Amino acid sequence: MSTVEMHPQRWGDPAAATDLPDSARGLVELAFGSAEPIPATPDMTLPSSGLAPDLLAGFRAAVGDDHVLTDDATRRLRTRGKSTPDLLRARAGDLSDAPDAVVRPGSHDEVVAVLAHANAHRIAVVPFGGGTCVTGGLAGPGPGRDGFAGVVSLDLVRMARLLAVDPVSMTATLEPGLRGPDAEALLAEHGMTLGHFPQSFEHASIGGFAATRSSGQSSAGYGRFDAMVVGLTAATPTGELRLGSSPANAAGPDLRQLLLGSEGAFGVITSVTVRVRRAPAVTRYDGWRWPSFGAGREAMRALAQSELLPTVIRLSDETETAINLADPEKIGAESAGCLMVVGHEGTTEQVTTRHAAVAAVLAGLGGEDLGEEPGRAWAEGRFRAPYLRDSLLDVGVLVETLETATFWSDVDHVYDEVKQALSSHLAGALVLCHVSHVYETGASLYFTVAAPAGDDPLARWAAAKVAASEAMTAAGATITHHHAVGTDHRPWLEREIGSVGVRALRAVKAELDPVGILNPGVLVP
Ligand SMILES: Cc1cc2nc3c(=O)[nH]c(=O)nc-3n(C[C@H](O)[C@H](O)[C@H](O)COP(=O)(O)OP(=O)(O)OC[C@H]3O[C@@H](n4cnc5c(N)ncnc54)[C@H](O)[C@@H]3O)c2cc1C
Repeated sequence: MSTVEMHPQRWGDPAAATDLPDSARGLVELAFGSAEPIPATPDMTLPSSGLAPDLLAGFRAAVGDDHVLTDDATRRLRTRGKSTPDLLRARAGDLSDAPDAVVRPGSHDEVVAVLAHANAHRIAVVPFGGGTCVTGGLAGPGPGRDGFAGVVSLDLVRMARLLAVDPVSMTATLEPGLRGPDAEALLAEHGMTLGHFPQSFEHASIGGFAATRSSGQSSAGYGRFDAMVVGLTAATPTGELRLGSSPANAAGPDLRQLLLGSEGAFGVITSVTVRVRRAPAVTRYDGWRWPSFGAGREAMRALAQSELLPTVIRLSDETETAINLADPEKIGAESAGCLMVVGHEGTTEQVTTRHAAVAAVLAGLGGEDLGEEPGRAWAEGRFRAPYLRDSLLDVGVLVETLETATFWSDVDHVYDEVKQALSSHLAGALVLCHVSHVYETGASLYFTVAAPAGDDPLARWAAAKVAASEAMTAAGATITHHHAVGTDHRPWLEREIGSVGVRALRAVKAELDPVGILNPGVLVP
């Protein structure tokens, strides 16, 4: 498989890192004046690996000598994820919570053996898929190690096989370490697709998708990742779970849901069986312009509630539309309204029929058909945006994203409250938003914030994040629609699921992981 290691201080493939394009530099100066660049130190000072030799030997016995790594370069690449605070710490050379070792099992049985050894010696285990987490879910116990004998990053990179394909039932069983593109390539050999394309697709893994209940850009057509999972296996310190023996059942509560979204805190997902679809013969993405964000949202609701959702549907608010289309000379010109991208995938006949039906509804509601060019531009550039975040950090602009979801009747209110919270806690910020995922009953709002980084960007962002999280939960919206809980959202989880919900999570954790070695500090309040 073609796994490219990400840059330790930036998003993505190191070869694809770029300087800020000149056109964007002009925009930045107009919006924020001249900011102080945020340097990235080339120094790499990691605490030395603190695991005693006999403890390392136990892991070597489980997975083989070659797959227990303690060198600084490997441990650095398994330190935290890719949120903006993670990137700021990495730029500052803060690697204080690097794991003591990176352990790479090659099979379910090796994961079982690793967990048995870690459990016996109270060594914390942080499952690591693609490392694209943005909620502090890979943080691990810090420098004091909180009473653990050490911390290992359980890197699932070697478990990257397509284990089985059932073309009759249209399911496939995949190992957790497969990255998005590799999973799609293996399925393509069978004429199949998963249809899961989050913006982190190029680096995120199958196990990570399951462990965080990820949602991709084609969720309207293919569904969220958790909705695709028909079965899974997981290893826990107290035994294994093998779930999903039928397409549907009434055999009590659905225990798959205990592992989906469990973020490594209840067990290690060692395979998932997913529902797959036939690879589309045709894809078509169009742009539509709406006079306002509200008008576009009403159109989305109309489609969702008449079972006419396309494969992809997303809508940028006025600010995001203006920034995306902006060229500095046109700033202040007539409003571009709000851009919606509408995509259809399937056979020629399916795409033709659905395109016509959806276009008729959108035109009838006052949308302006912009043709395929904006849709094509979105499809071509959709995995490039995260690289721009690093280029903006380079020139002193803090950029971060957050997301939520709510019912249609509350979308307006949640949008206003979160936008207001971000603007008032981050002086000089530009707040952009788009509707990223749509359901019959509601939608997800995805905010992007850009602001001058100032002297202490970590503190500036922390204050804004608290304000936005308070605003979301006070308005009754979820703390996260698809980024998961990690450590960052944990303080707000009880507000969402209540104290009984928290006690239930703690009881599950106590049963599956009584010593508490699995991803301590993540998910469970
Ligand atoms: C630029 C960018 C864009 C993003 N876009 C999206 C998006 O469009 N949609 C979306 O849903 N998310 C998005 N994310 C968030 C992130 O990519 C997802 O949460 C993704 O599912 C994480 O997958 P991963 O393989 O990188 O997991 P990791 O980051 O490695 O791990 C995530 C969590 O799951 C645990 N974990 C990983 N593998 C396993 C396993 N096999 N068993 C048990 N626990 C495990 C980890 O311990 C950690 O707590 C984005 C992130 C970035 C940086």
